[in-house]
Amino acid sequence: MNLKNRILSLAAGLMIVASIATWTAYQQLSDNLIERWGKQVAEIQVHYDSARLLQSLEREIALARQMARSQALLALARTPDGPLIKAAAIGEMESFRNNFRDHSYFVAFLSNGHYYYNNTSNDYQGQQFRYTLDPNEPDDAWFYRLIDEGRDFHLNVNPDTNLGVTKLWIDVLMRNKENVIVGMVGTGLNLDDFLKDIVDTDQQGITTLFVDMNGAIQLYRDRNYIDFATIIKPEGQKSTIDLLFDSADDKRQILDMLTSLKDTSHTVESRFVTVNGRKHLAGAAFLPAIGWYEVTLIDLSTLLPKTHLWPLIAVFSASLLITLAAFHLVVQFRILSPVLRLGAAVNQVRRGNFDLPPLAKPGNEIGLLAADFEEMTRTLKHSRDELEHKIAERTTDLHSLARVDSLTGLCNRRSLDEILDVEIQRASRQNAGFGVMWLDIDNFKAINDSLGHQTGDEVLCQAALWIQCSLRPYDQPGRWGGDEFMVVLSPCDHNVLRFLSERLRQTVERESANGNLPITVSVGAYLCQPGDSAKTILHEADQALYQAKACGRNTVVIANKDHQIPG
Ligand SMILES: Nc1nc2c(ncn2[C@@H]2O[C@H](COP(=O)(O)OP(=O)(O)OP(=O)(O)O)[C@@H](O)[C@H]2O)c(=O)[nH]1
Repeated sequence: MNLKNRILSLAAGLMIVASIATWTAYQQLSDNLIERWGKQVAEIQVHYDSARLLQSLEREIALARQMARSQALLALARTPDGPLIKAAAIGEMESFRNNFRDHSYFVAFLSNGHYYYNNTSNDYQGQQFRYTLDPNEPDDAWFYRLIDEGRDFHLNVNPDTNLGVTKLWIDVLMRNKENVIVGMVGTGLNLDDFLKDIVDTDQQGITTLFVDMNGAIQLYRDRNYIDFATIIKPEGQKSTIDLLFDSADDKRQILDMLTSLKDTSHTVESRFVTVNGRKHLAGAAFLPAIGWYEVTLIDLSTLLPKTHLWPLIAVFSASLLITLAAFHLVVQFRILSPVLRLGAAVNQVRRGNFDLPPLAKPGNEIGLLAADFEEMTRTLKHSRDELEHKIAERTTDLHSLARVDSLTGLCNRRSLDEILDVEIQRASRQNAGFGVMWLDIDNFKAINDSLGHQTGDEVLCQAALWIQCSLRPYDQPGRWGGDEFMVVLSPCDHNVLRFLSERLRQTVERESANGNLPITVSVGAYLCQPGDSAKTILHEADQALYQAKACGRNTVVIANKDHQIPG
């Protein structure tokens, strides 16, 4: 994996880790906030629902209590058979009926079981005495149970099979002056209207219910769960609030919470529970005025659905991608691209090419490195150029030294070989001949022997100077070895060859005669033809020189392949 991919993978990994950590923290924070918010909502909702119920019932309860204290009714309890008393009592009942919200009432007397009732539409005018309660009749058991319990006030959701209605009954005991229970009065509220008003509201995600002291459900939007006629049901057959919850833990928690509310001064308590597989917050309050609990179930996922978080997740994801893209651009332009170009420049320098393209220099350590590298390359290039220049100079010097005779300063034998090759090729190319002179100092050995080697060297140097003086500027003389010299004449023809050979011989003879050591030279010359090889040329010139020596020295012989012409 290259550096770019590694950096990006590392960055992406770090961002993902950071994102997961942030997301986890966010989830916990939001759960915490939702929980606190939910508890406050539950508290407010509990207060609100309780207030609504009590507001609906308070006036009816007060009226029922007032009715229970009615002297006319107490008189009828004392004297059930007095027609006037009865008429006065029924008049009183009807008066209360007009004041009750439901325009209905009931009055039941303990002594004779007489049950009076009239409804909203006044169906029982003149027939308010409806029937006689029977202690052995299950449908009438509620009356005798309430009397037994001695609870002055009781709310009861109960169908009345005799009357054919299901109502929320407000039951208040009648007591005489001696505080002895003589009967019961009350009114009913139409259960459907009541459920619709109080618990079956359209608030999405909020469920309101009321349960009695034992947890039996009294008001709930689903009538199937309502525990009708709770008062007469044995424990275990009641439809209690714990039926709404899935887990045993939740059932126990809720019942504990209700108990705690009644026993302590807490006005509202809340717990998290699961209803139909969904997490709910259950808030509850005890209503001492009616002896019921108000319970509110808040479905948090409906009130605050997770889909509300999608924009947040989208913003979070977009931020993550934008950050990654920005990071990629920064890494690309500020680090990777300059590093790659620097790497290419290093390779180029390694291959010996110092002419670098301009390097990217971001304002960071890589930029400084690139600038230093450029500076280093410039210094290297300068050093290399200087070195190459010196090497070229030395090579030229060596080349010259290798081709110069150190004693006389003329070309040496190696150089003469090269000159001869160049001229042979040129002659073939241009189909033109050139001249070669081979000359040898006569009796040189005797000079060495008689005057010493040093003098011999001086004679050689002097002879070299005289040879150069007698030639044209572009002729090329050289020392072949010992006391032998060669001259390459180009351009040249027969006359030029003869003329220059003779002039050279005469110059040496004349000039040396002016000194104190006269010398002469023998010259063998050859006019080279196109196509002649070096071997042929040297052979011909050597033969001519040999003849010049043979002819008595201080002589010029021009060789001819066919005939030699002595000078
Ligand atoms: N001083 C000196 N002598 C050299 C040098 N090279 C060769 N010699 C001598 O030159 C002499 C050449 O003699 P030869 O060419 O053989 O004979 P010569 O005496 O010139 O006689 P001919 O050529 O027949 O006229 C030898 O004695 C060599 O030792 C040199 O560099 N310096």
